[in-house]
Amino acid sequence: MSIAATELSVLHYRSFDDRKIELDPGITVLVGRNAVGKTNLVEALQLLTAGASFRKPTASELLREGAGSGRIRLMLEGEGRLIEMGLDFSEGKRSFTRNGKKTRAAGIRGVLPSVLFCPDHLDMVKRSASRRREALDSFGVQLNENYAKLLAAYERTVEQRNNLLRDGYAPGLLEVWDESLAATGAQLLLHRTALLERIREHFIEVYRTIAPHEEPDVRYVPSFGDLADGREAIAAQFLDALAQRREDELRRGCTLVGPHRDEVLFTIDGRSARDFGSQGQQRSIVLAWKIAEVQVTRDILGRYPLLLLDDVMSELDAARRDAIVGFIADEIQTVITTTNLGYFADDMLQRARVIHIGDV
Ligand SMILES: Nc1ncnc2c1ncn2[C@@H]1O[C@H](COP(=O)(O)OP(=O)(O)OP(=O)(O)O)[C@@H](O)[C@H]1O
Repeated sequence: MSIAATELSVLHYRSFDDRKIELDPGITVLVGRNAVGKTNLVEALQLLTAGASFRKPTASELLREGAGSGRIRLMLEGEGRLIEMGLDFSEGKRSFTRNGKKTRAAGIRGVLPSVLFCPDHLDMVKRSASRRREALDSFGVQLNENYAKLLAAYERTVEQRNNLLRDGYAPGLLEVWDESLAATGAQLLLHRTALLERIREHFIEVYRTIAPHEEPDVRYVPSFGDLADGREAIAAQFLDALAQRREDELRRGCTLVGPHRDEVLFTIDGRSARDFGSQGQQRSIVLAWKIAEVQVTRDILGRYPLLLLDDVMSELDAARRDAIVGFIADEIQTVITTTNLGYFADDMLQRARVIHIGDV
């Protein structure tokens, strides 16, 4: 069983007036020189599958300069269903649609999830921990609506608690927020660690196919020590940690422990890949992570996601390019952007649909 994206159309969207592209059920290659709008099209695909984009655009950014309103539409087909996902936008306003009816991002997510791999992800290992938490969370929210709700609730609670810490100590009130932070935080932690465990299995296996003599690993490192067993025990642990940091938190006006401070730690041969990994090893980690996301989607939802590879071929060496191409089996619908078809083997180009964007 599978669902595939068949047609993307955009109107007054970013660099485009009016454009329609038909997507191959296997591989579609979007080729064109720099700045012709290839990433814009990938972003449209991500918005209408993940319900969010890596650029986190405002409505006005999506709207073609000078236009009054615009829209993007994506047709999905499969499992006996035909679904039209959409996003309408005008100056300062945007709304998702599903089969012509208004919906929230939650109405878009989960039907055909997507995994995006773009150059910006390549330094995920060496950047701050927030980038690695975001990689885990943005994947988790696509697979599980409960994950999305918990994450949103947790982030809201941290923000409100921070306001309270900044405004000064309000005896009694802070304790109420502590309880709620610990309860949502414990649930979020359970979701995160369970998801990471599933990714880990595939991640290790894929990494070893790229670098057979290295021992990769990834683990979740909570900001308040090793996790106890079970939701209530974790919430109690979290409360304890908050009590210990109370004075510090009041002085600094923000919440200093919890899932928003945790780390996703990659290691190779037992040493931190962030501190000791070469650039090549760090790139292999990201590549293995992305492929693991594709496999976990299949494990959980029973179908592959849409794989979006935006301009990564030029950033990877031949061995890592081969690893990706070797992995893209026919059942994984893939959209790849490039400025240069020379990165692809002839047999791959023969089975792909190649679409020229701009005046190539
Ligand atoms: N709202 C908008 N209105 C008009 N043009 C826009 C808007 N948003 C983005 N653009 C234009 O889109 C172009 C960038 O498109 P995009 O990033 O998709 O290029 P690309 O083909 O992926 O290029 P590269 O190969 O360099 O990554 C820029 O010229 C930018 O000015």
